[in-house]
Amino acid sequence: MTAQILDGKAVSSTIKAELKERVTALRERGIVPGLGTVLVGSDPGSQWYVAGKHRDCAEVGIESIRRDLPESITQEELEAVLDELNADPACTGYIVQLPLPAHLDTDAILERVDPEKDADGLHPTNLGRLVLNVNRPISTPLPCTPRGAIELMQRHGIELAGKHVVVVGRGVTVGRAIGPLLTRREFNATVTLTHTGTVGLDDLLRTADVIVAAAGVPGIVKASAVKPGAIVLDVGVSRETDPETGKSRVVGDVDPAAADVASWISPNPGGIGPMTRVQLLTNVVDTAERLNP
Ligand SMILES: Nc1nc(=O)c2c([nH]1)NC[C@@H]1CN(c3ccc(C(=O)N[C@@H](CCC(=O)O)C(=O)O)cc3)C=[N+]21
Repeated sequence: MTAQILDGKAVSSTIKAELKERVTALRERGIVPGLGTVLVGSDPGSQWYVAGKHRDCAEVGIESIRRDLPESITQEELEAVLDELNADPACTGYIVQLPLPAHLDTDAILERVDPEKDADGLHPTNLGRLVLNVNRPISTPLPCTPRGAIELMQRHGIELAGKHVVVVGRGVTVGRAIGPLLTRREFNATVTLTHTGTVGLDDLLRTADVIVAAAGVPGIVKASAVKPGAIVLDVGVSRETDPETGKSRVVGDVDPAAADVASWISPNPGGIGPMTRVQLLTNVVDTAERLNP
């Protein structure tokens, strides 16, 4: 079997076109969504991601606000920047690019974000609401990678109800947040959360209808642990140097040979990354619409 491709690039283009229409409609009513980014330090990877977010905004008509700050910034100075964005009506949502330098308290920073402006969906209040609201529609920003990953499957006609999803990885941005989403009645999946400390990981993976590989460990999902016909989402983002070209490249968590066993697989790059980015825009537009019914 050769798996069909869950094409995140193509789906994200479609969604961007939909968002552009929604933004146009908002602008016609005098409402201008604006996404802020807060970047601390000069990590080339982070700079690249942030630049991508601003390109995405331009594409759909969202204004962008950029705060690039020195590595040496103090907790108090950074909190003051967040307070400014919280108060700025032109900024309808923003993100603090992670990871932050070690001398800063990431949890305290994420809590400082106005939950209404939390475009990443990572504020404790919004993560808490996600856990609490099982039956009511969610009216808060959702964590971008989990929501984007689900959208990628839905847009390919994949039905999640009744499926057993095995998640690999317990990070806040993906592993811990995707379970509460997938187990909502609207998706009705069953979720097992595993991580690098799980004993018997391969046996658990073989029971999965859907594998969400988000441990950040290259190759943690082996082809031999994928049930024939399973759906495989490769969420891992690790970097390695290509021995031939000497260039840095992204490697995922899934053994490439899994494509011979799975029914659907998300390429990496070109799968979850673009879906994460477009979900950020979706959160901004959703919030703008919700606050201006
Ligand atoms: N506050 C915050 N929010 C985030 O959402 C966040 C973050 N911090 N810190 C870092 C991670 C990583 N992340 C990615 C987003 C898009 C791609 C992406 O679009 N990648 C492309 C290209 C990859 C490449 O070639 O380098 C792809 O998968 O096709 C990747 C990774 C968001 N993150």
